[in-house]
Amino acid sequence: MKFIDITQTLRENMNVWPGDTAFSYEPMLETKKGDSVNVGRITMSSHTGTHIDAPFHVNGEEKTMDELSLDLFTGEAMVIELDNIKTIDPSYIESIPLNGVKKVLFKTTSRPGGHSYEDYPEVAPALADFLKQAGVHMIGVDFPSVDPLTSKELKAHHALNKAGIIILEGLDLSQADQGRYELFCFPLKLKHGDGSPVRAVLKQLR
Ligand SMILES: N[C@@H](CC(=O)c1ccccc1NC=O)C(=O)O
Ligand SMILES: [Zn+2]
Ligand SMILES: [Zn+2]
Repeated sequence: MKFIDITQTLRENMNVWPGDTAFSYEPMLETKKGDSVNVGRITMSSHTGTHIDAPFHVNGEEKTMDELSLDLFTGEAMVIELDNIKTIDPSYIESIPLNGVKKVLFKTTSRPGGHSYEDYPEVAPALADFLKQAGVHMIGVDFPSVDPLTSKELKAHHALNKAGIIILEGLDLSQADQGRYELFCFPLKLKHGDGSPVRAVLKQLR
């Protein structure tokens, strides 16, 4: 079975949203210090690295991480490659037959680790209705957020939520070519969670 790992490695000093909690994994117990086990402590934001946003992230009335259907997190997915794009809008994908695929992942760079927080593409809010019409229920991106860094309105987040499309951010699609795959990206079962890191992998369809 061939898997392609499309998850960023969680590590010290990794980039996080400006002002958000830094990632750390610290040893609390260590066999090299005479403890009987190695046990670590993880400190991180719910939006670090490769993660899913619960609708609750931008709307306090909507579903939290633990309330989302597991069906969202696995199934056929299409990777669509759009190089050097500034704004992902429907015009770029109108000509691509989605054939009922429910998850669409946008690859906008071949750089391992994806885009920086300073410079990444935008998602046009109009993409939400287009994807909904096509029967898509998840959008994945290889950049930190579907809205620009300084956006307060978060138009794309709200439009996607309204269209019933779940958001997967911070993918590393450097190892995945355009095409169809089976996706697995299960989040933690986090009570009241606004988001969660996931281990996202693609399985080659044969
Ligand atoms: N929209 C970003 C995260 C985000 O907006 C954020 C993350 C941590 C601290 C503050 C944030 N936004 C503040 O406006 C995301 O969905 O991952
Ligand atoms: Zn997020
Ligand atoms: Zn987001």
